Amino acid sequence: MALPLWKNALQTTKKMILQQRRLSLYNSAHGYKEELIKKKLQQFAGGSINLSKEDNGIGILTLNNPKLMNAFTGTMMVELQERVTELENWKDGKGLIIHGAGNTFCSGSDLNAVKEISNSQDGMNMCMFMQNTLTRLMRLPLISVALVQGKAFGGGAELTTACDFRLMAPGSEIRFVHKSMGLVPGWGGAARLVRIVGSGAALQLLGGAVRVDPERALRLGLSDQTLPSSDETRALGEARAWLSQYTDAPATVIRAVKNVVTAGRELPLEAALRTEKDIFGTVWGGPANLQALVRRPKHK
Ligand SMILES: CCC(=O)SCCNC(=O)CCNC(=O)[C@H](O)C(C)(C)COP(=O)(O)OP(=O)(O)OC[C@H]1O[C@@H](n2cnc3c(N)ncnc32)[C@H](O)[C@@H]1OP(=O)(O)O
Repeated sequence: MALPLWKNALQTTKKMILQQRRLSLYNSAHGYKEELIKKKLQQFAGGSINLSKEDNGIGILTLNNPKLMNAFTGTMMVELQERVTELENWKDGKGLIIHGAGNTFCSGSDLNAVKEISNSQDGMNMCMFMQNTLTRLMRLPLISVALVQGKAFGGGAELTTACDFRLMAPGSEIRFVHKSMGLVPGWGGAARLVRIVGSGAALQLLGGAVRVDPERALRLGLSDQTLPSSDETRALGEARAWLSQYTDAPATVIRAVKNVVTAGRELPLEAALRTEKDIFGTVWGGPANLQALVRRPKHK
């Protein structure tokens, strides 16, 4: 017998909450009180996080607070979480480009808000909130790119490390300025940076609050390509073209590719192998696989 509509909706909501918990790092067992920190963050308003989902399966996420070089206000942190939830529920998505409005990426957390929540409890809660969101962002079944134009500083630099790839426009820079602020990264940026560039280079970048230009970033493996254009619109077009080489297949296949890589990166070998087997089962004999068997392409 079919379930009444309200029961269906309740089950879907329950499933979503459970999925979010699974993909998040912190919950009440860690002393994390999400509703409390959200209420606090809502007090620091300004800017927005905009998402446009295109028919070709590419999402464009825009950090929009150009007056403050796209610094993250409290409401932007909450909106980022909402947009990530939206992306988790977007079943046709294949790729994501994150960029900043006004031809610059992001100057980190809004220092006006930071001043107001400088006690350690608020700081820890904000840190857990952002780690949860960025971990869910990193685990999206979408191939993600941070398009760095202008400056990616502090939390902005950390956000770039939650993406699969970083593309840099000429003249742009990534800089972990935390040391100069008497801080270390807290949004997961250090842990992810070590995995991207290795511990020696990460120590240099964090310990020296080093200015990383596109050339150095490319050398370190922090950036995947320097784009030809520094113009905002043209660079976005170039980032789309770059990403399309990895998203040129049905969504089920691209999402499976991302998921096997996430499992390989995050799980112990045996668990990763079992997960890979399960994901393989979702594409084996699927429409893309059957069509390829009919076409019998030669991979020259
Ligand atoms: C997670 C922990 C963290 O994120 S800690 C790191 C926090 N971020 C920072 O310390 C960056 C501070 N900002 C800067 O160093 C400079 O503003 C940078 C980004 C280099 C830009 O310089 P410049 O191109 O000369 O522009 P500007 O300084 O005139 O800035 C324009 C207006 O934006 C503001 N702004 C910038 N960043 C922030 C920020 N993070 N929080 C709050 N406001 C910020 C500037 O104050 C300036 O505002 P105004 O025009 O003076 O009113």
